[in-house]
Amino acid sequence: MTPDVRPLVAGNWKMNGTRSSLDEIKAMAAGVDLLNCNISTLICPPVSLLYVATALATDSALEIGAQDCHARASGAHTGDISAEMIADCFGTHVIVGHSERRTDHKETDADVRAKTEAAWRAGLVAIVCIGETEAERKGGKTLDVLRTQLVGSLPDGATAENTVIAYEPVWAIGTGLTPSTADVEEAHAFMRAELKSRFAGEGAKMRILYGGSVKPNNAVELLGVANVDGALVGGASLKSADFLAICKAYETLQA
Ligand SMILES: O=C[C@H](O)COP(=O)(O)O
Repeated sequence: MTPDVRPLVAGNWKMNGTRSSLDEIKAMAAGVDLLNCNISTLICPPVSLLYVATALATDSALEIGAQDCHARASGAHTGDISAEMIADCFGTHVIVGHSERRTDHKETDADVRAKTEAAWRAGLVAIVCIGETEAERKGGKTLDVLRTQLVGSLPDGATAENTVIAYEPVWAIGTGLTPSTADVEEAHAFMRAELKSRFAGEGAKMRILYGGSVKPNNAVELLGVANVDGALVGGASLKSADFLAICKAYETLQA
């Protein structure tokens, strides 16, 4: 199958959203079909809304995914959800290794690698998150951290079809701070080179998203950087108007 390598604007609702938020999903599903640009779009609501969200988005180009999965397909793992369960709810993607999971649940690169394999096993696209902390950036360790996380979190067999990378500087998440475009460009060029060296042609095509305080007012600037193939959006993905405004950055960038 030909991989979808169009820019991807993905929303991560984190632990936000109740049944009343389903109106936002409906508005997003309608809105993405009116975009005048060639992108893919995805919303990852909390798992409580997953099944209804996929039903609401059925006739739309908007895809629906989840924010985490367990490495195993089933079993005695109270409170967890498997990649197979996400696929059973018609989810298409799963975020793995988000920095909030790495911090809150002490997830390691090995855990993220196992979850990525679980996503593939269930036929999902894995969105593998990596990124440096503020201390690591200040210590000049950003590229080393990115290399280590890429090596540790990505199993052999990653392709442009089954994997998306999301670069999220931890200090930029939810803070309103963003790296300079030069810093984003450097990080993405570095990740591209690493991916090409390990996965050859697949690494050249694999999408690398930027995440961390992407908003309607900075989307054109950030998404226009070389090797930035989309965004992973947190806070600004909760409201359809903001999410669609970020998607519309591509109407400008692709014009
Ligand atoms: O997964 C999304 C990111 O953590 C970014 O969140 P944010 O857009 O609220 O900074």
